[in-house]
Amino acid sequence: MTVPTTTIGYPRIGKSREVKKALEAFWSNKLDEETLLQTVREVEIFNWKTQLKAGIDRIGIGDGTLYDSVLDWVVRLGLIPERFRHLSGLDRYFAMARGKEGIPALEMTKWFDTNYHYLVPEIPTKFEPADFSDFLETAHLAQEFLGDRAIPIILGPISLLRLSNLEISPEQAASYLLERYLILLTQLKNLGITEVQIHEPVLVLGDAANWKELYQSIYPSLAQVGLPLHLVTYFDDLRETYAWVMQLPVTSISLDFTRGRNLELLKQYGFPADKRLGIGIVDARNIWKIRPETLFYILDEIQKFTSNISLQPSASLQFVPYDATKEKHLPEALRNVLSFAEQKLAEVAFLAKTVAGENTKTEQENIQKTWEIFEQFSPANLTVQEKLRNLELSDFERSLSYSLRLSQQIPLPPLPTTTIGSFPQTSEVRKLRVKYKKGEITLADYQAAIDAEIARCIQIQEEIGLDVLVHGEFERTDMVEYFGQQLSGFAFTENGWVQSYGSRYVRPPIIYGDVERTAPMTVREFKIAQSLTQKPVKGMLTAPVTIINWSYPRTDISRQDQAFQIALALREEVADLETAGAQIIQVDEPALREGLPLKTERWNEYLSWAIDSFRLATAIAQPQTQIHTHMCYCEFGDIIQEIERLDADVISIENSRSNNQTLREVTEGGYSHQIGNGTYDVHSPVVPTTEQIVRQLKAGIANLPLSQIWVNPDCGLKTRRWEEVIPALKNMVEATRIMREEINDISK
Ligand SMILES: Nc1nc2c(c(=O)[nH]1)N[C@@H](CNc1ccc(C(=O)N[C@@H](CCC(=O)N[C@@H](CCC(=O)N[C@@H](CCC(=O)O)C(=O)O)C(=O)O)C(=O)O)cc1)CN2
Ligand code: MET
Ligand SMILES: [Zn+2]
Repeated sequence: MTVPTTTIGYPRIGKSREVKKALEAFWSNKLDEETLLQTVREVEIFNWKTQLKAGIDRIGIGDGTLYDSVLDWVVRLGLIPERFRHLSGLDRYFAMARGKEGIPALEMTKWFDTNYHYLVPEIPTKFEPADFSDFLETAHLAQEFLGDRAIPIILGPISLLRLSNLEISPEQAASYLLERYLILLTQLKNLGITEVQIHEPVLVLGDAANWKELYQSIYPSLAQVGLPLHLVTYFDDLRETYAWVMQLPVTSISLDFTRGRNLELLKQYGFPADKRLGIGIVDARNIWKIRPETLFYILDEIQKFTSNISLQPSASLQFVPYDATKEKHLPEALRNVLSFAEQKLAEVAFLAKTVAGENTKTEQENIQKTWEIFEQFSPANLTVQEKLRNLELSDFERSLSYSLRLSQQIPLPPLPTTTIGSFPQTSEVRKLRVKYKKGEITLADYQAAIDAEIARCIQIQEEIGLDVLVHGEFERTDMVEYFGQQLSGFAFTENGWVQSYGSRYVRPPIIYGDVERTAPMTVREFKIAQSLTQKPVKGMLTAPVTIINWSYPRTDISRQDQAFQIALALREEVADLETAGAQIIQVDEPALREGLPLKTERWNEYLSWAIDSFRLATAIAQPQTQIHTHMCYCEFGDIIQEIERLDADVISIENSRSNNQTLREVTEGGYSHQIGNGTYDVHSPVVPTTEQIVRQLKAGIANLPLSQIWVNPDCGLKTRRWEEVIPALKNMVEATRIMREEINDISK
């Protein structure tokens, strides 16, 4: 007996970030289009070879991308919104991704509960002709390298619809789409492709049952092409939809057995005899080596219901970096229990061999041994655990309620202006860090250079006329990695890059032990900045849930415990910042919304500890200290009460891309604290005009009492260039001046 193996997506950024480098060079006119496309192709071929070498039988292909694979499907399917119609080729592609003078980009939002962002399709009333030629070319090439192992990955029609903003009815859109998917499947079949993966992750969402009829009408039509369809789901279980999804006319169905309760559903409803079950068994969302005993138990249970199986990662491996063995500076005991994409391929192959009855005893013992060595390397921190046990309710409660502490906080003009924290991370700053890491400059040299950046940043903000200043975050590689680097219990990689959006990547730190603050983390830079200005400078921290969501967490203790440990560390930092003179401290929690479970029934449990962890981190602040928080990409109409329970004095939010949707939700939810709804989109290189910002401010003033409104961009400015930032902020301050005058005139 043999057990086949499958992959359902692979990292597409290149082992040495080739795609990012090529993209950035292309955007700054240092690379031509042909070389850019060639780079993406080379990365893709390299990935195929790696998977082939690892012995994967059905290799998912076609998920390589220049920017985002959802955008790729939008373009292939001809779903081009009116405002991009006059453009073509890459010019149009990148305009849709990043905007262009006068033409806003597609909205960008989180891909399910991950830190990956996709571009939200807008289904227009008029479609352009579909063009699958790039995809077919890729599939054809993949056949050359992989033969029948090449399995094209297609974003399913209903997932595409469910994740879109629609100008027409879903039914009408579905019938247009169906026509196009039929063409695609026929063309693939004509190429000699033997099977396709259709990814339908929306089947795990709480509202998936609403789409039942559409699935039941579309899939029989797709099946008629006669190309075997492999329906792929991930990130959670099928719950309400399990029974009817099993009846869809597909030849294979993949389920995630690392999250949710698919095993229980399988036991309850069984598995159809005419289909293959793709078992998502190796966790594609975390970086820990497998624990074979627990997985063999699950695999044994599953095999009681079907023997027609394939083993695979639980989702695309795009959520983990390429290769853990490259991380030479990590302690060996830790490195040996890490598993990135390449290691996960080997794990899938190992599990398949074992299930097929081959003797893998030695391999199993070796894995066991690496875990035992790791456990000795990272013993529990009893002091931290003791502190967690002794928490009291009052630790979560500020000493005065919002309405009572308000008057004690720093007085500011109406519509106070500020930024979200980071200022441009220029290549000079990054090069400086490389030099320091290589030992070419001393710590003192490095800090002096950072301080010079802070000084320049303070001066620029004063010249622009902002009310509340920031130090600029130049010392931080990333808002999560930076804290990881300073807390015990965290490890960080040198080359563990994962795509966050487009050309922007992150190196999520690894939480491997109990977390403790060993020294102040941000006080030095705060003090430098505040010493240079009479205006208030915000202390700037990252909150617990965001640190956890943008790291690879432990799996041996709960996320709540990890969040509380981080909260305790931040709490000490808040106290130290206050002592150092901070009157305003911002504790960013941008990932709170993203971490919300995909099933609504688990929201309360999550929100309860998530919000408590923020309170634990911040409640130590004196009443006169103004606590800010920031969230980006938040559709939080449905959790506005919980946002209020954070008890932050001021929150800044993303707003500009979602058409004031968030603002409406906040207003309708009766939010009573202060709020800065982003006045412009920082993810686009386009500089907003004063008029545009005035319009945005008017929308705010129409919806909320003046005393509640702050003025700020919708996120940090680190990805922008100074040439973009300075005029944009000048326009923002000018727009505020205009509004203040108008308000003055009215009140006279
Ligand atoms: N973790 C995280 N998730 C997030 C966000 C975030 O800020 N952090 N923001 C939202 C949007 N996502 C984002 C994700 C990444 C970046 C981003 O700017 N990433 C940088 C990398 C930041 C970094 O780690 N920089 C390092 C390493 C930089 C580097 O590439 N150095 C060069 C050498 C220096 C040079 O010559 O330029 C090299 O190693 O080759 C540093 O500053 O030290 C990038 O892709 O360019 C922005 C937003 C949501 N999710
Ligand atoms: C992704 S949220 C970013 C918040 C952070 N303070 C910054 O300005 O970059
Ligand atoms: Zn943000």
